This record gives sequence, structure tokens and C-alpha cells, in this order.
Amino acid sequence: MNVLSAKPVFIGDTTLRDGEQTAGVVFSAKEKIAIAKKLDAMGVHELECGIPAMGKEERSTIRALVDLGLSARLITWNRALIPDIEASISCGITAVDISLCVSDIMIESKINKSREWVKEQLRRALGFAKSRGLYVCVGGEDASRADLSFLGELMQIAAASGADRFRFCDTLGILDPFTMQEKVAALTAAVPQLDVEVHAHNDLGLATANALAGFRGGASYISTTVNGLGERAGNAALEEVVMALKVACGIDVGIDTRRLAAISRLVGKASNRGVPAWKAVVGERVFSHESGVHTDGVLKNPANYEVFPPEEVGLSRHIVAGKHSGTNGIVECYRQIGIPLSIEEAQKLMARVRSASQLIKGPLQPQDLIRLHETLTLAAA
Ligand SMILES: CC(=O)SCCNC(=O)CCNC(=O)[C@H](O)C(C)(C)COP(=O)(O)OP(=O)(O)OC[C@H]1O[C@@H](n2cnc3c(N)ncnc32)[C@H](O)[C@@H]1OP(=O)(O)O
Ligand SMILES: O=C(O)CCC(=O)C(=O)O
Repeated sequence: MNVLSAKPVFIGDTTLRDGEQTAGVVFSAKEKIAIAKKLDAMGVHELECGIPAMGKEERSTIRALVDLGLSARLITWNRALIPDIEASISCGITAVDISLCVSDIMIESKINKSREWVKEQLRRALGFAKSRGLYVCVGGEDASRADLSFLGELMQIAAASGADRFRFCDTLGILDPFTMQEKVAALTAAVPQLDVEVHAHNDLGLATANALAGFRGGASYISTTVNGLGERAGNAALEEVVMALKVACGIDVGIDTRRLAAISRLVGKASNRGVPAWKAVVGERVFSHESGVHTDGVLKNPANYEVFPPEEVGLSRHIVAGKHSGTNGIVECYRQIGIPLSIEEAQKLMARVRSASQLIKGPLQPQDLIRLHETLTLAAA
């Protein structure tokens, strides 16, 4: 049992906010409702569901999501501006993320303000939200490039003004997991009274690793999106985070993992961003075996080459006949189409399977296997 398993961990999924911010992606209200219902049914703890400041249409979708009465907490994204928070309240929302730029580069060259302004605006916006009884997460945009002592100061202000948690954002996806763990650990040690969320982007392909590193550093909330959708290279993927916590860290976050493939397909379709066949955890072919040594091992015991059974995430196993097949794999492929083979027959077929696969540059389909089997029978006649 991993030592971390005693620590509570909550998944805050932002497919409907950061996921939809993927350039060119739009979810209809119907799609947002379908995605939210499925995420809720599988046990995701919190859904960041949109940005009320965007306008009437977005607010009407958020209201419809509120009306669903889901078990998951619904939270909206807001700039540290009172009208943004008022727009959230008008949707019936009871939890808000109040976002502030916290790195000097963004404070100076994006919002054209000062650290003092950020501190003051935090007090003002947070004070307003708390006076309206809202659950508040303070979002530290670009926290990974911010001065750590300034972050600590902001977190102290946030805690003293009643914030419920602080979101540490690696907005540009620049951290390595070791640095992520160190930074989050320093902040959770400095301000232990405030829950921390880790929000990791995937610009260097490290989002999932960084999400887990943030958790190891003391974060109790992990921000995810289905399929890792999100700004630029995306966010830490829900399916990767949940399964990595389960398999690599021994932590069950209470999410029904058997529904991961289905939610992945739903979001893939709604976002018009197909899921690559080799996508970690949920790709259609991540439980496909062709290579002789691997297939033989899997047929004897799937645990030889599968980190968890495919059914655990709603997928199934495929044994494929192709260029790298061995005898035992070929016997299995023929067995699956109702043709029992002896080892000698499989050995004879192996060279033909290899050549055919090289010719078509891919795996053999049942009709190809039947045709090759006929050539074998003819040769024997
Ligand atoms: C890292 C992230 O993913 S943060 C989430 C970002 N998501 C989005 O931007 C998607 C939705 N956004 C929108 O619909 C629009 O940008 C809106 C409604 C939020 C704002 O629209 P506009 O008022 O037209 O402003 P515009 O988008 O051009 O510029 C952003 C403004 O917000 C300000 N701003 C940015 N972040 C913050 C913040 N955390 N707190 C306060 N103000 C902020 C900027 O300084 C800029 O204001 P300025 O024009 O006075 O300099
Ligand atoms: O400020 C926040 O709460 C989140 C912003 C965000 O999505 C990011 O910084 O990547």
C-alpha cells in the first residue's frame, strides 16, 4: 500500500471550461449537459463548467447544468472582478474560481498592474464572494513562473479572507515533476490551512506527471480534462490521472473507471478531436497485441504485458495477426474465427502472414486469414 493512500484526493474536472478553450472547440449546451451527467455518474467530484462573464448563452447553459442537481460540485471560472462573480451568482452557482495573474510577467505585461493591485483585488473579489456565501477557489494563473514568496503572501491573504482553496497553475506547462513537487510542498507547508489544487498543462508532455507530483507535494485537488483537452497542448488527462493514481500510487479516488472509455469517446466526438488509437489508457488499440513474444505472454497470463485489464477502463483486448506475429498468436487469431490450427500449420502460415502484412502495411483481417488458410489447404492437397 502506498503511503499516500491515506491522503484524500479530489478530481476537479475542467473539460467544460479549459477543455472547451482548446482553439476551435465548441460544445453545444446539449453536449455540455451529456458530458456533465456522465462525469457526475462516474463519480467525478467537481466540474468547472464555464465562464458566466462570456455572455447570455454561456450563462443559460450554466443555469441548465445547475438545474440538473448533480452530486458533483459545479464551479465557474471568473476574473478577479465583481461583475464576473455577479454573473456566476446569477446562474445559481455556489462555487467560484477567482483567477488572478500572479507572475510578474503577466502582472506587468498582460494586465498592466502591480503586485499591490493583485493583493488588493484578491481581498476585494474574495471578500465579495464570501459575503455572498460562495465556496471560493483562488486561481493563481501562471503560478509556476511566480515568485514563491509572493505566492505565499497571496495564499495567506486568501486564507485569512476565507478562501477554500488555492489553485496552483502551471499555465504554460513549463515545470518538471520534481520542481512541481518542491513548489507545491513549499506552499502547502507555508499555508497549511488552505487546500491546494494542481492545474497542469501539457506543453512539454508532462501534465499528468506534474499533476501527480503536485499531489505528492501536498495538493488535495487535481485538475483534469477528458482526453487531456485544453489550451494548446492541453491539460492533465482525467483518464491518465485516475488510472495512474490507482495503478502507480495505489489510490482509488472513487471514480468508476469502467466508464473512462465511454466518456473519452463522447468528448472526442463533441470536441471533434478524435482520440488517437494509442492514447494512454483509453485509446482503442492500447490493448492490442501483435508481437509474438508479447502475444504469447498475454495468452498465458494477461498480466505479463497489461498494466490492468482492459475491462477496467471499458475497453477490450485484441490479438492481431501481422508482421511481428509468432506461432501462438497466429493459432489464437485463427481460433477466434473458428479455424483450429495445429502448431505445425501455424508455423507454415507464419511466413505468409508476415509477407501479407508487409504487403498491405498493416494487420490481417479475418478474410485475409481465411484466404491464407485456403492456400495452405490447397498446397497440402
Ligand atoms: C489561463 C486561462 O485559461 S484563463 C481563462 C481564459 N478564458 C477565456 O479567455 C475564455 C473566455 N473569455 C472571454 O469570453 C473574454 O476574454 C472575457 C469575457 C473574459 C473578457 O472579454 P473582454 O472584456 O472583451 O476582454 P479581452 O478578452 O479582450 O481581454 C481580457 C481582459 O481581462 C483582463 N484580465 C485578464 N485576466 C484577469 C484577471 N485574472 N483579473 C482581472 N482582469 C483580468 C485583461 O487585462 C483584459 O482587460 P483589459 O482589456 O482592460 O486589459
Ligand atoms: O486561474 C485559474 O484558475 C485557471 C487558469 C488556467 O486555466 C491556467 O492558468 O492554465
